[in-house]
Amino acid sequence: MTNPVPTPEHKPVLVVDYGAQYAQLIARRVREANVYSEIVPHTLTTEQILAKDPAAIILSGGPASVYAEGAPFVGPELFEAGVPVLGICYGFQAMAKALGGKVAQTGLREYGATDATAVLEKSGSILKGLPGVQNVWMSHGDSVQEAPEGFEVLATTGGAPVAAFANDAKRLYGVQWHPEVKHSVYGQRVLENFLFDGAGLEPDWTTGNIVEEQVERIREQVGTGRAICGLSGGVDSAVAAALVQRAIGDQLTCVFVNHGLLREGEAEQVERDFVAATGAKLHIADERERFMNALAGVTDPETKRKIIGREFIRAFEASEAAIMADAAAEGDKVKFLVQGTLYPDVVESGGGEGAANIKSHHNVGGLPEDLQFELVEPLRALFKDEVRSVGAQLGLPAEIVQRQPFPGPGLGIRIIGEVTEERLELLRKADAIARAELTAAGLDREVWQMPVVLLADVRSVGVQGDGRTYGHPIVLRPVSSEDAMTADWSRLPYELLARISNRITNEVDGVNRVVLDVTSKPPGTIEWE
Ligand SMILES: Nc1ncnc2c1ncn2[C@@H]1O[C@H](COP(=O)(O)OP(=O)(O)OP(=O)(O)O)[C@@H](O)[C@H]1O
Ligand SMILES: O=c1[nH]c(=O)c2[nH+]cn([C@@H]3O[C@H](COP(=O)(O)O)[C@@H](O)[C@H]3O)c2[nH]1
Ligand SMILES: NC(=O)CC[C@H](N)C(=O)O
Ligand SMILES: [Mg+2]
Repeated sequence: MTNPVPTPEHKPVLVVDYGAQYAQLIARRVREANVYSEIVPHTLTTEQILAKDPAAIILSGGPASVYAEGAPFVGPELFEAGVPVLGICYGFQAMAKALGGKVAQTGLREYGATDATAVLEKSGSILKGLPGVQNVWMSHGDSVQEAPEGFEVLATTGGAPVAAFANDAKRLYGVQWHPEVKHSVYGQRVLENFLFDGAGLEPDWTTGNIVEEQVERIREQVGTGRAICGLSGGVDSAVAAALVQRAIGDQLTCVFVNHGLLREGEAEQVERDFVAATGAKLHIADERERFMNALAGVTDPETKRKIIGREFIRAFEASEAAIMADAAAEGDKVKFLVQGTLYPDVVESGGGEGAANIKSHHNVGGLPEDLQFELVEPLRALFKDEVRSVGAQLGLPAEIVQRQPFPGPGLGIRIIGEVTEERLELLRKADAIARAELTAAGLDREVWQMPVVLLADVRSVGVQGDGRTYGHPIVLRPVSSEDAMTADWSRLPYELLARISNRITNEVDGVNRVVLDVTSKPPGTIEWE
C-alpha cells in the first residue's frame, strides 16, 4: 500500500480500507484539506488501529454486504475509544450494525447521482452550512434501515431512509453516499466538516515536493542499471518517462509499441510531440502481427486484456536486443521497466485491500506471471489530475499533459466481439471522424475522453440510398471526469452529435446507426470492456 511520507508531528487520519474503489481517494481528499492521512487494511484489529494513535478514523466503502457471512467486520469497541469516526457507505453500514442499528437489502439500489435531503433542522456538524437538498454520488444496494440508539438521522434519499447520521456527543458520523468523489457536489465540505468540526483538527499539513521526492527514489531504485519505459503518447507514460529521464538520463530508452490497436495518426504523434519535448531516446516496435495473432478468435473482455498485457511484455522483451545494441557496456541487460501506472489502474485491477477486480488494466492485472523486469512506477499512488500537475512542473507542453486518456489496450477493448483487421479499420475511421468533430467544436478540454465503440456482434436494419442495409451500431461515450474513478456522460450539443452521426453513417461502410451512451460511472465504466 503506497502512502506518502508522514511527518512525526502530525497524527494521521486513518482510512480503514474495506475493499473500496475509493479508499485512496478518501485519503487524498483529506490531504487536500491539509490534514495528514494514511490508508490501513481492514484486517488490522481494533487494537492495532488504535496503536497508531489516529487523530480520527474514516471507514471506507466496500463490495461486501455487512450481513453476509465472512463480511469484514468492525467491533463496537472501536467506537468507545474516544476517537472521532466517519463511516462511508460500507463503513457507514458496518458502523450502524456494530452499534445496534439495522442494515438490510431493500431492493432499492442507488448508483450515480442522487438527491439527499436534510431532515434535521440543525443538521449536525457534518452537514453544517450545506443546502437542504444536495446532489450526492451513490453506489449501494444495502441500506441502513434504523440508526443505532443515540444517533440522529441527518438526511434521507429515495433509496436510503437513513442516508446520514450523527452522534455528536461521541463524535461518530456516517454517510451512505461518497463525499470523496468529485461528483458529490458538497463532498469535500462534508469531509472538512467532519475533520474540522466533528474531529476538531487543524489544517496544518502540506504535501512535500513530489518531483524531487520521486527523482530521489528512482535514483535509489535504479542505480546504474538500464531501464526502458513503455511510452504510449498518453499523459501518464509521458510524465513517468520525463521523471525517470530527469533521474537517470541516458540509462533510459523509451519504447513505443505499435500493436495495431492504435487510432489514426497515433504513432506519428508520439514521435513528433514527445521526442521534441524531451529529447528522450525512442525505440519504435512494430508488433502488429504479434498482437493480431494472439487476439484471433478471442471475445471475452478479461481474456483480451490479459493477452494484451502479456504481449506488451513480450514486445518489450523483444525490443531489448535493438536497445542494447547501442549500449555502452557490453553484457548489460535491461533490468527495469518504467510504466505510467496510476492508482485507478491499480484499484480497478483489484489491487486495493480486498478491492473487487472490475477490469484488469493491461499494465497491472494483465501483467504475465513470468515478468522478468523490475517495475518502476513513480505515479502509482497518484490520480490523473495530480499527474497532470506533475507533468506541468516538469515542463511538459500542454498538448501532452492536457491530452485525453487513451487506454493501453486501445481499440482492442472498443470492439465488442472479436478483433479483426477489418473491424479495426472501420472503427478507426469512425473514431477519427468523432475526434475531428469534437476538436472542431472546441470541446476537447471539456470532455474527459470520448470512447467510440463498435458493437461488432450486433446488427440492425437500416435504409440507405433507398436500399436495405444490415449494419453495425457505433456507440459514442463522451464523459466528464476528474480522475476516471467516477464519471458522468457529457451533455454534448445536439448539433455536434448530429454532425458526428451523419458523417459516420455516410462515410464509414458497414455502420448504419450511431447511438449515445447516457450512463454515469457507476453504474457503467468508461470503457465498454
Ligand atoms: N502503445 C504503447 N507502447 C508502450 N507502452 C504503452 C503503450 N500503451 C500503453 N503503454 C504503457 O501502459 C501504461 C498505461 O497506459 P495508460 O493508457 O493508462 O497510460 P498513458 O497512455 O500513459 O496515459 P493516458 O491514460 O493519458 O492514455 C502507460 O503509461 C505505458 O507505460
Ligand atoms: O492504460 C490503460 N489500460 C487499460 O487496460 C485500461 N482500461 C481502462 N483504461 C482507462 O482507464 C480509465 C477508467 O476506465 P474504466 O472506467 O473503463 O475502467 C479510462 O480513462 C480508460 O480509458 C485503461 N487504461
Ligand atoms: N460502495 C459501497 O460501499 C457498497 C456497500 C454495500 N456493498 C452495498 O452495496 O450497499
Ligand atoms: Mg494511454
